[in-house]
Amino acid sequence: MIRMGIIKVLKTQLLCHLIICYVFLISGFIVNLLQLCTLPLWPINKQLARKINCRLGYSISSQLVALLEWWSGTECSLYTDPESYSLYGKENAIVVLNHNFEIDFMAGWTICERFGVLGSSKVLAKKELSFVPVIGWMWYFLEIVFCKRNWEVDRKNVVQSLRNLRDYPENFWFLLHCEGTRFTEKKHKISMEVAEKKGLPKLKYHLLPRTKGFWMTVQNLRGKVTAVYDSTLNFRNNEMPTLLGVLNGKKYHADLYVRRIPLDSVPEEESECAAWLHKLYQEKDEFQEHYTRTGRFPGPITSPPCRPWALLNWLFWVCLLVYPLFRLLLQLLLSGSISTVVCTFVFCFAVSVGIRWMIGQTEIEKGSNYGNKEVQLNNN
Ligand SMILES: CCCCC/C=C\C/C=C\CCCCCCCC(=O)SCCNC(=O)CCNC(=O)[C@H](O)C(C)(C)COP(=O)(O)OP(=O)(O)OC[C@H]1O[C@@H](n2cnc3c(N)ncnc32)[C@H](O)[C@@H]1OP(=O)(O)O
Ligand SMILES: CCCCCCCCCCCCCCCCCC(=O)OC[C@@H](O)COP(=O)(O)O
Repeated sequence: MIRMGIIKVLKTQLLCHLIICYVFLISGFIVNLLQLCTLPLWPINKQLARKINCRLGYSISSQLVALLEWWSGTECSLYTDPESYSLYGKENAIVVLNHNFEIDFMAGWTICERFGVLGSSKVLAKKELSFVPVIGWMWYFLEIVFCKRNWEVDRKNVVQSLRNLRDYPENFWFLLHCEGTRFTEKKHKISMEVAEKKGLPKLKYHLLPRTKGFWMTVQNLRGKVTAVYDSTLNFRNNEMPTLLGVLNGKKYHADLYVRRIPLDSVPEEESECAAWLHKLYQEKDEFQEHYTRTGRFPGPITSPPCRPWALLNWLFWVCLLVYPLFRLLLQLLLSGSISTVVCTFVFCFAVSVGIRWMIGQTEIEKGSNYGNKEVQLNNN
């Protein structure tokens, strides 16, 4: 009991956070560098280069999974039917997920890890994320599809990036947050005004989905991808988890509801496909309503087994990097030179600010204005 208390307090200590962040950053830069080294391989053996990059990418993203699973002890329950369960990880799929939480990407990655598709998982992500050190740079080599959330610009680039995935050598899940931005009350209100104008039923728990990205993805990955995984994520007890909470060792419980829908049943024609997606979001809204009322999703519940690889990868980097860090810091601080000591402190401070900025990328209150003004634009 006392030991548990000490561990809990330890997890809230700034020094622990600095060490975790330091390991993440340095290992991330090393992996980014190794990814850069694979560039000459691409024209010679593209498939091999892709496979190597999947494993290198895994080494970065699995650290955040390890943080969630092992450091914070967060649990993930999956509501799905057993028939579909047996196909997860064995086919390519488009994942349609609600976008309400700051750590929904970590919960998504955790499920990917449990089904063995973490290294190869893909997403249609906003362009701004490609500039985030370590993760954004890693994504460039993993052929993540970036969009500017401006259809005129995106229609060409996104189609090309999607087509590139048609001969991808590993099974992948392609994540789409069709709402295009994270849920806020203001964005919800505006998007429901758009829904009203378009004569669409109102949604209570979701923003009105943007349909073009979904249509483009379905159109270009048809034949490569066999199913849409309609996924709805919630955290128990109305928690709104944060990355800082996870870093502080706070335990959450994620509930994920996944429905497997064969891709053949998604219409090909654009307006029919858009109508299909709007209907899907109305159903997703009903599942959320069910969850709010009963505290669970419909169907059987499972906990896909947690694998040790994310933790082992993390421990590997900790063992490799922590000792040299302490030695270097000690050497610098004991150098006897005031300017060296000052520079060391300034450098550490700058790195901490950088890390805080990266964490800020996950925070809803620092989110974009996308979805806040469309109605005014349409009215002009
Ligand atoms: C099973 C477990 C999970 C597994 C996880 C798997 C993989 C994990 C992998 C990685 C994890 C990392 C996660 C990182 C997450 C990062 C996610 C993001 O960055 S989300 C943001 C980027 N993505 C998207 O935006 C996708 C959805 N968007 C679209 O599809 C858009 O259509 C677009 C292609 C981006 C184009 O954008 P644009 O703004 O130009 O949109 P539209 O043309 O659609 O907009 C005009 C259209 O919309 C109507 N409108 C106006 N205002 C609104 C409003 N507020 N809400 C809704 N609609 C609005 C407007 O009237 C126009 O209508 P119409 O089309 O009829 O003319
Ligand atoms: C072991 C790990 C140590 C942790 C150290 C800190 C690392 C910080 C990691 C930062 C990771 C950044 C990845 C960002 C993924 C965030 C995805 C996201 O949710 O983006 C928001 C967009 O979808 C929509 O944007 P908005 O329009 O809502 O704005």
